[in-house]
Amino acid sequence: MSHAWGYAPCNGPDKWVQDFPVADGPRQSPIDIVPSQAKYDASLKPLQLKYDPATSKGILNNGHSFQVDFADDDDRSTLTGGPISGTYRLRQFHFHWGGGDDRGSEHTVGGTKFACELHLVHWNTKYPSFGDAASKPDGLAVVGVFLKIGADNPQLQTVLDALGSIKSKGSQTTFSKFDPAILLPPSLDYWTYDGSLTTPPLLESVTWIVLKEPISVSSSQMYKFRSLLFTAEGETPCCMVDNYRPPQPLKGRKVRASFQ
Ligand SMILES: OSc1ccc(O)cc1O
Ligand SMILES: [Zn+2]
Repeated sequence: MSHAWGYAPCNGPDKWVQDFPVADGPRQSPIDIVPSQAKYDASLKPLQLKYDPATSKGILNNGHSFQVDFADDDDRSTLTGGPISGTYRLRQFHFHWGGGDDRGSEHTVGGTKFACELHLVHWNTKYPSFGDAASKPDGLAVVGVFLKIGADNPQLQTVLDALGSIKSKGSQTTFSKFDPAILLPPSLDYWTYDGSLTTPPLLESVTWIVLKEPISVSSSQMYKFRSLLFTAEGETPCCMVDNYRPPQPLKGRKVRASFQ
């Protein structure tokens, strides 16, 4: 693939292996989660997500998704408990979504796709930085939350209202005093497995923590996600849709459940 990776037929998930051979590795993400195959593990601890709204910094269209970045120079916003040991700091969150309500999530549950999936990205503070952690097998922990088509979700609105300012690739704006905990469902029951980033460089450094309970999103709210562009100002506009990687082979991995 001579040009940058993306989600089009010419540079999409099936082509990534050309520049990123780990795409065919043993612990790639996402996966299809089959609930009947996920074994309850009583040793799994409850998730502890403690976020300080003062750590939210800005919102950026990176040309593949949009992300909200957080100050991660101290332990004000952290993930502890769950399947991980130690303290992981919140770095950013971003989403993946479809061009229609019938698709868009990266993980699937018994083959079911959701319209959208939120990823809250955390890095292990046993390492000096996010960049260092991202190359270690226990370096990252990503909490995945499904967004299911239904009622309008007011908790999403501040994020969606900011998208008008970051329409094109490379645009960003300040995004302060935001508490990502408002995006979480009431239950923190989860599935967990060892996986990877779902975008290049596809590093196999992620402990995935996928919440069983989705949050809602309305069809009209989904249109706001789809109003973003993959392209920069001055380029032929291309709507940012279908920015999801499909499920990858499990290759013998076990998925554990924190609930019975
Ligand atoms: O999509 S999963 C994911 C996780 C961490 C990251 O830095 C980027 C990612 O795309
Ligand atoms: Zn993601």
